[in-house]
Amino acid sequence: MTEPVNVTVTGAAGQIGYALLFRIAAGEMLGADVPVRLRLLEIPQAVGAAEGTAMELDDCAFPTLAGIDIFDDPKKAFDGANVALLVGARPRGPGMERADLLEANGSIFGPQGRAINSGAADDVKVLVVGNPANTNALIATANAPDVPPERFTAMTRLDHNRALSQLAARADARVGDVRRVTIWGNHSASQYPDIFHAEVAGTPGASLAEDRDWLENDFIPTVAKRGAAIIEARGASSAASAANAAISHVRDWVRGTPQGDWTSAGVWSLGEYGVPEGIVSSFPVTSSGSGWEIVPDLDIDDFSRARIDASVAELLEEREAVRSLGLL
Ligand SMILES: NC(=O)C1=CN([C@@H]2O[C@H](COP(=O)(O)OP(=O)(O)OC[C@H]3O[C@@H](n4cnc5c(N)ncnc54)[C@H](O)[C@@H]3O)[C@@H](O)[C@H]2O)C=CC1
Ligand SMILES: O=C([O-])CC(=O)C(=O)O
Repeated sequence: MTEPVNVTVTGAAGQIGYALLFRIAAGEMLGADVPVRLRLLEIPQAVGAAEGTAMELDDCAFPTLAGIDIFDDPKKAFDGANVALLVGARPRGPGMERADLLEANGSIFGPQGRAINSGAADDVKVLVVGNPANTNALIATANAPDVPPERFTAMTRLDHNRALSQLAARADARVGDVRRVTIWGNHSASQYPDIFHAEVAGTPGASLAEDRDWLENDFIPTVAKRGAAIIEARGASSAASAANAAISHVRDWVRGTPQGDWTSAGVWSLGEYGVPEGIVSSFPVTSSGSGWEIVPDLDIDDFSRARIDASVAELLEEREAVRSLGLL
């Protein structure tokens, strides 16, 4: 029998955790033929709630679920982890920007990075969901010197999916007809959803982008500020759509992206597209199943360049801020 894959999920008792765990256990992330062992991490006060979720997971009798363990100690939770989903962190409330969470949440990711460094499996793949996701991923990476930095990623797949959906609606097409959209930069209001290389049911994104008023005053802000709009409408931040994006990110990472398309992920920069080395920034990426590769050689015009640079500048500011807090 195939050895189960160890999947560590932090913040297991939170709202994203509740939307995520059942789908992982059902085989939607790693495949219907791949058994998973869940390792749930929570703070001590929320371990009881995580135990309740584990009872419900048992009650689903998923054939792919090989076991569930619950921890309040990161060292134990990440021991042997093949996939680690770092969700546990405070969400923002109305009127807050994600960067307002830097101090509250940044301190979570140093100890978790160290625990991954000392105990995770050699092939560990990490997705940071907790906000501010890019900079939390940077903190975790910096605390795991023995793990290759490209194994730490931050989630911009939800932004990517939001862009697909908005673009499909604009072109009166189906989401499945939209390809090659890119989210650049930070998972924040400064992100740049780029449609210049996209294609919607055969129509080049560049021709849709000719309507600059729609692009600048509708499409870009709608995608970039969607998280705040959800908080305003729901009274709580996105949960099911975030869980869905996390599953798609890991699935594409380990099973590969579709031919002729790409997705977006926050990955370690080596200086591609003029993004400085040593930050986790969103790029267009593909995977053949063994790791993310940044899509090379896209033409970046002045309009896109200015927006990418602005979001990257914010990432550099966040890096300075966590340095001055002693988190890097
Ligand atoms: N990257 C993205 O696209 C998105 C990111 N998020 C972020 O995901 C995070 C989680 O959101 P929700 O599930 O809605 O929040 P939530 O408040 O419902 O759940 C968070 C859970 O994390 C736990 N937790 C806190 N500190 C922890 C630690 N040190 N170790 C383990 N668990 C810990 C809490 O006890 C709680 O159960 C937030 O930071 C939110 O802003 C949310 C949506 C999209
Ligand atoms: O906006 C938030 O705080 C939650 C989030 O990251 C999103 O929905 O994209």
